[in-house]
Amino acid sequence: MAKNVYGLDLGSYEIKVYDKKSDTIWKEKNVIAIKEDREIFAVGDQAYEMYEKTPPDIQVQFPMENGVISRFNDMQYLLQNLLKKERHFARGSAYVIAVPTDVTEVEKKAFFDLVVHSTARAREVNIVERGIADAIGLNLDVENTKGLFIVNFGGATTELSIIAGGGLVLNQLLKVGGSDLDQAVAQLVRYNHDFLIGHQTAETLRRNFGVFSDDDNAVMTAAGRDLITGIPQRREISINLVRAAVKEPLEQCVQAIMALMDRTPPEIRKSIRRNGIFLTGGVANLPGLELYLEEMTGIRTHTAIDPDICAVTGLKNIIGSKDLKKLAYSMIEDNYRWMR
Ligand SMILES: Nc1ncnc2c1ncn2[C@@H]1O[C@H](COP(=O)(O)OP(=O)(O)OP(=O)(O)O)[C@@H](O)[C@H]1O
Repeated sequence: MAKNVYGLDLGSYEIKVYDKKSDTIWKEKNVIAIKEDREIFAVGDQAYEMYEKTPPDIQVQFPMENGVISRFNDMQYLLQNLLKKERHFARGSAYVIAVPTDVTEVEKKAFFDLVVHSTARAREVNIVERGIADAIGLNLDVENTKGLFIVNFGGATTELSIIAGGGLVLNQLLKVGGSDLDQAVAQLVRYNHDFLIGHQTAETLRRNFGVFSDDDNAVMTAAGRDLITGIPQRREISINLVRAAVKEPLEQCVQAIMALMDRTPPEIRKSIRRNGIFLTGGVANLPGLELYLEEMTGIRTHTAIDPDICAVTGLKNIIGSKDLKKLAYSMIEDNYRWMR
């Protein structure tokens, strides 16, 4: 089978893949289910369906933690399995991978090794900083910009990137993402109602309530377990409780945005104020987040059209353009930045 080119954006919550041959982007949950510590039971969306619902001999695990690969073998197996599910998968293909910047070189190299040292026998592997991939996905002029601020609100992390003159000027990876919002919701429901809800139920509440837009009387019914009687039941949860829970993690992100702006050189800061902040990542789908950030930071804010696939769309554009290809680099070339 002829060789293919893949763009990979490996997130802690979801893997996004661009397949050049079919010119498609697809995504699957970054989850693996393992039986009795050795047998792979399910991968991707199928494994996520089983999350918090499995018997004790099946463990459902996320191979990435806080934006980096924490279980290398599981991650490698999961990725190969998902790619093989696609009809176009061919050994010896080329890969362009989006990686976080504010991590150690060893953590960054793990993304590279994932496909280099695998049965996929990659022909060529290049990496791109995720902030740059996001900017390209937003159709922004990375090469000539005097100042861009990209905020990628992901499942486990929020990555802040400041770009000017064709490269990253400042970058910060916050360990706050959608799952922290969900955890805060589950904790507050437990504390206020003695009611235990799962991670997925908390995520559904956070996604389905208009946290920034619904009125104060809005309520939703959630399934859980009464902690006093131990009986499973459904209870009404008010929007105010969800609002109170997500307030602190969101404020943490705002503070980090403002702190990074303070560290930015004045000329670049001026351009950012003119161009605004660009929101990407799955949590950016939350209606009203854009306005909330605008009010909190005093900087105009824009959300990408499909924020969760913005970085992988950038990879697609990089793969398809001779001009943009130079933004990707190999980690084994002599001129790889950290070796110089
Ligand atoms: N419509 C939506 N409304 C609110 N939140 C959403 C929506 N769609 C996705 N999300 C949230 O987005 C998060 C996943 O975003 P994304 O796919 O960008 O993360 P990731 O890249 O896997 O993680 P990370 O970048 O932290 O490694 C999840 O927390 C999910 O609940």
